[in-house]
Amino acid sequence: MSLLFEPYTLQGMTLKNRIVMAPMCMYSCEDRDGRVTNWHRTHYTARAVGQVGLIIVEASAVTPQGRISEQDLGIWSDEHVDGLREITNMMHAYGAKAAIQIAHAGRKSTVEGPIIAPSAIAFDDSYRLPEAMTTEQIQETLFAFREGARRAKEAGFDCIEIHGAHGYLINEFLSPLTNKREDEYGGDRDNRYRFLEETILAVKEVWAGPLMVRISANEYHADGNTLDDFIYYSQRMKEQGVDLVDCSSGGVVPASIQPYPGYQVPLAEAIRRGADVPTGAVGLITSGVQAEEILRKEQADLVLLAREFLRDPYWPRTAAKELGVEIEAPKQYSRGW
Ligand SMILES: Cc1cc2nc3c(=O)[nH]c(=O)nc-3n(C[C@H](O)[C@H](O)[C@H](O)COP(=O)(O)O)c2cc1C
Repeated sequence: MSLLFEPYTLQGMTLKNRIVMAPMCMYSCEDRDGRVTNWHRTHYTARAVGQVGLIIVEASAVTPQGRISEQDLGIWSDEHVDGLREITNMMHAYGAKAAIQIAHAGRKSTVEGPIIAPSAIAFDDSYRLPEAMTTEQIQETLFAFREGARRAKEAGFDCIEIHGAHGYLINEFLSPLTNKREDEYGGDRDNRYRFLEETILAVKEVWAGPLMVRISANEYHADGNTLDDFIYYSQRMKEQGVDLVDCSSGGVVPASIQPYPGYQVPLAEAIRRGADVPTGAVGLITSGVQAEEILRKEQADLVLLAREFLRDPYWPRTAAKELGVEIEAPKQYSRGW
């Protein structure tokens, strides 16, 4: 029997298989208002029809200035809830569980207006200089994460993922490369963890369901966090009740590595073993055999694919064929699945 197609339960949420569509910005909001469009309805529903176990809706900004681009989805206003509920309803109608990634881009925001970060250091010459956040701005942003989580609940999501990766705001607090603060949010790793710790606490004020955090578990820089630091942060997250750590990498400094198949899987494995917490593996996972092997070797608990789902919305069917597993067809496709 294939593990990939075995159900998996994460804090009361049972997935029909261990296949996850990773969050991917679709840059498809039409009026810079962060609202769901027909593109989102079609894109997410198609992957639910394609039998994905869990779909993580793209990075959705908890404040307007927390967007990466002005075409990003938003979850900063109650006006976003109805559109998001439409897509959760459609994902549920076709058997997928629905997660949403709540995010703040920090110094990597390209939207108009001031941008914020733990310290006033620009990402590179093409980015603007951020303002170092005041304590008041930290409190406002934590509240924005809380409100984002409340709206995710109102919109019917089964699971929330906090975006702590790719050099965006939370990652900027975690990394010694971007956090030069001298208050309680900067300095040693407990202090650098504080903003994520308080984000998790803020989310948990309104959200009791499954919670995942995406991290960049390799910063590809000698002075950045080490894998040991990420094992430590993952232990802290587990103590706080985070259910799964989604292990990505990079984004704190401009890219310096050439990805290869499964390049981030060892990070998921090291964190799973080191912190004894469920992990998700992501990054150039494209075949059923490869995904099955990750689960068999207990390197991760869930397998996330991003770009492969752009190429093949019905990838679970492709993987099932590859592994010789029969999976049920949507009833509309029963004659030609
Ligand atoms: C178009 C695009 C948009 C992405 N947007 C997000 C995002 O919103 N949040 C995030 O954490 N990662 C994002 N990613 C990264 C993916 O989730 C994934 O980690 C990465 O593409 C590696 O997986 P893959 O090789 O299966 O594509 C994005 C990737 C792509 C290609």
